[in-house]
Amino acid sequence: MPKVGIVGTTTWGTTLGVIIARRGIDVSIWARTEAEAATLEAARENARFLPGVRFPEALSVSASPSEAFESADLVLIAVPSRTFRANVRRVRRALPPNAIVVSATKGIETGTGKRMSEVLADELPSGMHRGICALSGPNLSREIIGSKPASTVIASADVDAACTAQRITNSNLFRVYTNEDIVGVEFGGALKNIIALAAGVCDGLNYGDNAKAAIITRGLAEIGRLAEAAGANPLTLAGLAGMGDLIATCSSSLSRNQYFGRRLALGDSAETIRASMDNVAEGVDTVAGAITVANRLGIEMPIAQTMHKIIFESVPLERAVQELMERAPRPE
Ligand SMILES: NC(=O)c1ccc[n+]([C@@H]2O[C@H](COP(=O)([O-])OP(=O)(O)OC[C@H]3O[C@@H](n4cnc5c(N)ncnc54)[C@H](O)[C@@H]3O)[C@@H](O)[C@H]2O)c1
Ligand SMILES: O=P(O)(O)OC[C@H](O)CO
Repeated sequence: MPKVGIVGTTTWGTTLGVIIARRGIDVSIWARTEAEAATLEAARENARFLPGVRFPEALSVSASPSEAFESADLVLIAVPSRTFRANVRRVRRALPPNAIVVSATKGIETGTGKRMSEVLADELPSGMHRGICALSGPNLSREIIGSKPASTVIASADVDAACTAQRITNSNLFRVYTNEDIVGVEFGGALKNIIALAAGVCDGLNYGDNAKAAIITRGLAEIGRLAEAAGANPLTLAGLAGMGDLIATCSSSLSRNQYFGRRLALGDSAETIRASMDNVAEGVDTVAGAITVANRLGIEMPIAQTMHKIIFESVPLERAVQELMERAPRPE
């Protein structure tokens, strides 16, 4: 039987841990403090993020990285992108050298513009793991933890690592596909969050379904443009980690990114919304990194640039939308 370690007592980290442990596979989640590990173990649930969801017997929580990752075959990292690198640094010495390390985080690092697998490659030299993968797809955790069927993608240039990770995580409720195009899969998952912010703004302003469809479709165009320029296969963006996740996130009321966008449209400032949310809205942290990459590659990302103006440049929302619509007409 394989053993799985998880970094992140987050909604997604806990969800992945619970669904894998429900199949009788040993899962150990690493918590950042002894107090948190003790609380989670005593309650046998993550009352902060998934109240009422009982931990299966095969799931344990430990604040000791060496205990949590001892003999792990697979380590899933599901933390906000802004703390991804710091988390890897805290646990890396405890990772078994034959473990496959999978980023389940969707984001681009601010400052460097790096995808999470690039951060992993920076922090984990090749002798420290058996392969690096990324997991991404239309995966709203509330549905998955409620045993509703879902699909995802595990991507890696290392096909053997992706197939092993697929075998461990796949089930009749969580169908896992593999893909060799980790660049496309990671950009799809990270950039859709920015488009979901814009979809939320669109809903909050009551712009209607035509505008929303335009946001999703032109959003996919700019995601594809950037990903392709960075070396992705454009077909990846038509798959689960591209179009699939874009549809789920832009249309579901469960999406935190879309919620953040709706609040912006209602007049709340980004700081106020962030302070009021216990959950992460990754699009907010990803927009600067996306623009860094877009500038480096000479790619236009009008929707991402509009969201950057609204969130970070204090441009009034209506003016930013107006500027988006008044750009020079062009062929599709
Ligand atoms: N929640 C989902 O439905 C879902 C689905 C797929 C992917 N993701 C991705 O997973 C990543 C994490 O999102 P989430 O929704 O699980 O987070 P979340 O909103 O549930 O939790 C974020 C909070 O978790 C806490 N936390 C616990 N352990 C942590 C650790 N080791 N490092 C840092 N913070 C820790 C922090 O307080 C942090 O603010 C994001 O990149 C997100 O895009 C989430
Ligand atoms: O709630 P969101 O907006 O972070 O989206 C969650 C998942 O990424 C959807 O696939």
